[in-house]
Amino acid sequence: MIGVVGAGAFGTALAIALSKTGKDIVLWARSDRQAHEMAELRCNRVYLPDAPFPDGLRVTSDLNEVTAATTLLLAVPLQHLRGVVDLLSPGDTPLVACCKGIELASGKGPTGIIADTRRDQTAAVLTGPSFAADIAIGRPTALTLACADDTASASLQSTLTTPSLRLYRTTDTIGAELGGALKNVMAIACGAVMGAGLGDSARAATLTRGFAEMQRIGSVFGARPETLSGLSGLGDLVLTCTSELSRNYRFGLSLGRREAFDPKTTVEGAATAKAMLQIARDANLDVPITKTVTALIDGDTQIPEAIAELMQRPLKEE
Ligand SMILES: NC(=O)C1=CN([C@@H]2O[C@H](COP(=O)(O)OP(=O)(O)OC[C@H]3O[C@@H](n4cnc5c(N)ncnc54)[C@H](O)[C@@H]3O)[C@@H](O)[C@H]2O)C=CC1
Ligand SMILES: O=C(CO)COP(=O)(O)O
Repeated sequence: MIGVVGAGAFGTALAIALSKTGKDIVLWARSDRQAHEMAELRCNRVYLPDAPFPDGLRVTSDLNEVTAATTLLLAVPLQHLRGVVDLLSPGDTPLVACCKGIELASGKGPTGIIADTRRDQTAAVLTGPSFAADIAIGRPTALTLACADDTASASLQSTLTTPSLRLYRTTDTIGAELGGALKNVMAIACGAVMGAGLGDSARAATLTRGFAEMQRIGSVFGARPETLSGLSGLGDLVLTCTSELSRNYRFGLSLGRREAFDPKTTVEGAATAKAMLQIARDANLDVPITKTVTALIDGDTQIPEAIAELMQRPLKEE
């Protein structure tokens, strides 16, 4: 049995995709009301109303029901991952974090957060270019499964691959996590550029220099270049910086247009930009786009000043 902890868009989509293969899947929602509603309607009305649940997909709000799982997917926003891990009884079930970001309080990514309290438990991360809505209706999608232990990784890869969800594996958890976290920051930047009406050329420049910033950060923290140029890095960067289906991109659009944005929407890049800026300061790293995104979110700058500052930086080699 596979347990999916978190019945938001991503957890629900993964539960549906895996359940379609006939596997025994239990989806855990933290509220009784949501679990009951999903069980009754056989869909997640709030997050994925157009994706009916396969008959075999079970729904619960009782964490005990997922304790027998042989694999646990943790699909909650990154800033809540630590709290969710703490709710689970310790054991030897592999924990697969399905979230993207850097924790503000610790500067850690998903596997680092899990290792803080579950050092002996296998920790992996599932990341890459995929909108929940696409996965839920069975559109073809390719993702990265990162786990330091290659034997566990190969087993998880085969367990979680479906005819429409193709997983590539890597032992480079740092690269996969950094790619997934930082692409959201760059998506906010690209959204802001488009929202301010600066045009497609400016967005392409932001995306490309954003990727250069990701590579600079990655090289300092030991990420492999091929991971950053793979699905979890460049792949997800391209998707998120160019599609209005992305919440990070839409948040950026609202910043660029100076419009309000629903604070209840999950926007992982906002906290991650702050966390990354702190890490970069400590490591004496130059991260101009991350710094600009943080300043825009905090209201410390506006687009015209931010662009002028970026354009007037000292000239250098590419
Ligand atoms: N939505 C998407 O298309 C994709 C999302 N992701 C990642 O998946 C992660 C989760 O995002 P979504 O499912 O999209 O978010 P969401 O906003 O759709 O749902 C978040 C879920 O987490 C639950 N949650 C929030 N705080 C919690 C807490 N303290 N304890 C337990 N549960 C809590 C909420 O009840 C909700 O069910 C994020 O890191 C996101 O980057 C990754 C790929 C695609
Ligand atoms: O991570 C995603 C696509 O791979 C989803 O992006 P958003 O969180 O910006 O919606």
